[in-house]
Formats: sequence, C-alpha cells, structure tokens
Amino acid sequence: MSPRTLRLVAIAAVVLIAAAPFLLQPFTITLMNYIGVFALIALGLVLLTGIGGMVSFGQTAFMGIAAYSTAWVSAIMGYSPWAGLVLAIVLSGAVAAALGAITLKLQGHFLSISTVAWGIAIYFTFGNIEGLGRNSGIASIPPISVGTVALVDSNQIYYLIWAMLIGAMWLAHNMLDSRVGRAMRALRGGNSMVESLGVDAFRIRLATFVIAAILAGLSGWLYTHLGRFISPVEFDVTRGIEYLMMAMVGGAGYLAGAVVGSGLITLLKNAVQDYLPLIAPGSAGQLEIVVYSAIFILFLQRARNGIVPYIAALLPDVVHERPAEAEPLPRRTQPAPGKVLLEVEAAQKRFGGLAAVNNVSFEVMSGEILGLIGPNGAGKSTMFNLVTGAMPLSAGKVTFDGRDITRARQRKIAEAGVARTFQHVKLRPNMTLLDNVLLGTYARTKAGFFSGALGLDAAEEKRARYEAMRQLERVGLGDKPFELAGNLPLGNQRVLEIARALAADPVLLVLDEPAAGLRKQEKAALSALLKSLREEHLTILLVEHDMEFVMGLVDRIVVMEFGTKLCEGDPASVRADARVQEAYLGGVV
Ligand SMILES: Nc1ncnc2c1ncn2[C@@H]1O[C@H](COP(=O)(O)OP(=O)(O)OP(=O)(O)O)[C@@H](O)[C@H]1O
Repeated sequence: MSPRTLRLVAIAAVVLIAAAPFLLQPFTITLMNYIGVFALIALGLVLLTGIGGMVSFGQTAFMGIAAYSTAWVSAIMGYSPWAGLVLAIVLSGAVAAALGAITLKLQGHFLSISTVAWGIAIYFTFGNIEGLGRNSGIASIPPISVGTVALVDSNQIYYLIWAMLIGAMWLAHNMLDSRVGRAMRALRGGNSMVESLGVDAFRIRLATFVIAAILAGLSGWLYTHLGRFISPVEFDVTRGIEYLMMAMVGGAGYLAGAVVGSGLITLLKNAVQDYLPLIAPGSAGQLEIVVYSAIFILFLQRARNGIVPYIAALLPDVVHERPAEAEPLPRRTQPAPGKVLLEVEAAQKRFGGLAAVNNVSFEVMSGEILGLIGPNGAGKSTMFNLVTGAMPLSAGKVTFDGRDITRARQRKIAEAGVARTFQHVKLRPNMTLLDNVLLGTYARTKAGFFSGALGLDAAEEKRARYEAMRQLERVGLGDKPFELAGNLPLGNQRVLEIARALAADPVLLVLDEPAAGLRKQEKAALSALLKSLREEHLTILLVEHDMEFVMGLVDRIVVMEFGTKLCEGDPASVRADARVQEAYLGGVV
C-alpha cells in the first residue's frame, strides 16, 4: 500500500465518520460518542503504556480531576464549560507533572502499583468533599455551547468529540514520527542506550506522562458534558483497568488501537448488559466481570498484541519513500590530529569487593584508532562504561577534549561528541533500520514535542533522514532502510549500531566488540570503513577479541588484565611482548 493509498483510506474514514449521524440510529450515535470519549483516554494509555512502557491503572484520576474541575466551573460557579476545559487541562497536566516527578523514578511494577494508589486516593477525595457533592456527585451540568448552539443533542456533541479525537490522533501520529517521538518509542528497552545518544530519558518519560494525563483530562471534560452528571464511582480504579484493557485489546503499541479497543469494549459492555440478564436473571451483575475476564484471557491467547497488528498483518505492507537528498546537518570540526583527546588517569571501578578496573591510565590521541584488549573479565567493557559516563568512577579522572568529564552525565558526554556501541547490542528491534539510525541524530537536532506534533519540524526532519540514510549506506545497510532492526542477523545489528553512532557526528567513536559475529568479508568491509573514518580524522577506541582484525587496524594497543593495565604500544611491540603472549592470550598473537 502506497502512502497515497493510505492517505485516501484515512480521508474515506473521516468522511464516513462525518456522515454517520445521517446514516445511523440516534442510539448508535450515543454509543459512538462514548467510544470517542473513551478512545481519548485510551490514546493516552497507548502512548504511556504501549509506546512508553509505563503501565498505569490510575488514568481515571486525571479524568476525574478534569471532570470535577469543569463540573465545578460550569455547574457550581456558573461559567462556560470552555472555562472548565482550561481548568481541566491545566489541573490534570499539573497534577500529572507533580505525581510524575515523584513516581516516575520508580521502575517496573512499583510504578504501576503507585498508579493504583493515586487512583484510589483521588476517588476517596472526591467522595469526601462537601462542595463537590460527596458520593452523590454533581448533577445538572450544562452542555457545551459552540457560539449560540448548545450541544445538547447527541448528534451535535458527536462532531466535537470526534473532531477532538481525530485531531489528537493526528498530533500524536506526527509526534511519534518526530525526533522526540522516536526517543519516546525507544524508551521501552531501558535508559542506557537512549542516554548514550544525548536523550534525557526522565524528561521524555515525564512529558509522555503529562500528555497521557491531558488526554485523560480532555476525555473527562467531554464525558462530563456528555452525560451532564458525574459521581466518584465513575473515576474509580476499576474503570482505570477497563481503559487499560481497551488499549491492550485494541493494540497498545498502535494509535488506532485506542479507537478499536474503545469501540470493542464499549460495544461488548453494552451487549453483555443487554443479554446477560436474559440468560442469568438475578446474578447478571456478578457474572459480568467473569465474562469480561474470559474474553480478555481469550484475547491474550489469540491476539496478544491487540487487534490492530492482527488486522495490519492481513493488509498489504505500506510502501515507504526513501529519504530524499537534503542539505546535510551541521557537522562538528574535528580536533587537529595528534593532540590528547581522551585522558584516563588512575581510573578505578569497584563492584563491592571486586576492582573491575584498578588504577588504569591511558591516553587516546585525536585521529588514531586505539585498541583495548585483554582476556575475558579483564575490565574492558567496564572501562568503556566509565569513559562514556554509563557508570560513575569509584576514583580517578577522565578528561575529554580538555574538559573534565569524570562526574558528567552520560548524555552530556554524548553531547560533547562521544558516541558508542554496546557489547550486548542495544537496538530497538521493532523500529526500522532508518529509525534506529535516526535516533543517533538526536543531539544534533532540536525539534521538541510541539513542533513535532504540529509538523513544524519538516525541514530539520528531512535533513536528519537524509543523514541517517547516508550512514546506513556507508555501513552497507542502505538497501532495506524500512526493514525492522530485529530481523537483521546479529553481525549486521552491530554494524547498524555503528551507523547510529556515526549519525551523531562524534569526535570519539567507542566500539565494543564491533567485529563479533561478522563473517570474514564483513570484517574486511568493517575494517575498511574504520580506516576511512580515520582518514576523516575521527578518533576510535575499540575493544575487540579478534586479534587479526585488531592487529591489521589499530595504531596503538592498551592491554588490560585483571582490571589493571598490563602494557601499551604499537601492534608489533604488543604482539612481541612475552607477557601478553604467554600470560594472557595463550600465544594467539
Ligand atoms: N555491574 C557489575 N556488577 C558486578 N560486577 C561486574 C559488573 N560489571 C562487570 N563486573 C565484573 O567486572 C569484571 C570485568 O568485567 P568486564 O565486563 O568489564 O570485562 P571485559 O574485559 O569486558 O570482559 P569480556 O571480554 O568478557 O567482555 C568481571 O569480573 C565482571 O564479572
């Protein structure tokens, strides 16, 4: 399917949605109104859980804050619901920012448990405030008016709900395809890779959290003026789980999953409430939850990633356009060859009683390729982690390009021009080759959430895409830029990491076992590539076990053993060193 066909399908869907009130029964339109409202909160959950990897059961808290804000403003204070919208959005966003700042430091299930806690807390708060009607809630809430028209009729508010939903989906779609959206999509696999590219992972997480809360707030605002009555029970944790289920059933990794999931669960709930009392009169209420659970388990069995990917697999693939030629992104000036670029002084790293790196000093000169070798467990990868800021030093000092970076954060070191690959490849297997390499341009580009969502980043994005494509071609992976990275053989995944590092336009390239898993010809190509980078005055520090590869490539070698430096020198002198041959490499050099 070409992008043009896809656009036509989207336009046809919008036209159908617009025509629905003329074609469908009023009752169906009322159902569609609720589907649209719930799809907004589920959309936030797609971003938060499916894409950002943060499971929240408590989104109803933000929906409730927004609902009570607008009900208070319009029904109690007598102002317009539009004033209620402003308060709803500001409050849900602000509470999310405060809660997120405290709880997002928690990882994994601790975060999810805390969302249950704040969901419960907010439910009880509303139920106990006299001015907000306690458990009886607030009634007689006025409808939203557009100009002089009050949106009382379900056909009228329908257009507002679906316009807001389609608008939110369009913004989210643009944002996910932008610089910060890619970083957001990359968060799922942990922090260390994204931070090594200059991304402030906590900031992106917090922003995702606030965006999801604002979407829940928008949903709460519409919900309040649609039903015109609210009470705490509508925002309790059970409902929160229901919204999460919508996102999961639809497909938590896909924007369309929010609408599909909301549609399916809302229709299902409706059908169950209609038919269950006929089958089991008297105990329908208790049986309802059993029916939902059974259906949910069936879904997890049959379509674990939700319905959208299931359907997408049956449709023809989307044909992407290769990035077009564009003005190159600005480049750093490389330091003059031969000066000290990286200086490690008496570096030490202790893990409890083990000194993984013990009092190691060495220098890397600009424009050279320095190989760090040594037997397994010698401390090479730990040394890389110290140099790139992935781990703090226990003692010692690291200077890069004249700057003391001993205590600098990983992303600051990345911004200064250090790019790395990992011993255990850290790619995002569900992202394309091009998107993985585009992540590398993060620190060289500027577009934020708003410019990405509104599509104002087009010029910069075009340049970044061209740069990523150029790096893919340079490493020999330019033929399938839209292939998923997870489909590549391991050796090629390592090469893809190098392309990502090169997209950052580094001054120092730190490569952890780049030749592992490559075939002979691929190793030769990699060696030629690294030599050509040296010609361009790029400095390279690499760890590698393949001695033939190292000896034919590097200018100098530092040998480590048991966490200490054994010796250093050019390949010939290291090869000739009896200590290296006998004690550590068993005579293979
Ligand atoms: N996070 C950690 N916690 C505790 N011990 C660690 C940690 N990381 C590394 N070590 C230990 O530090 C020592 C050095 O490990 P490191 O991975 O740096 O060695 P290496 O030279 O890269 O080895 P290899 O060539 O096998 O990758 C090993 O004994 C390892 O078990």
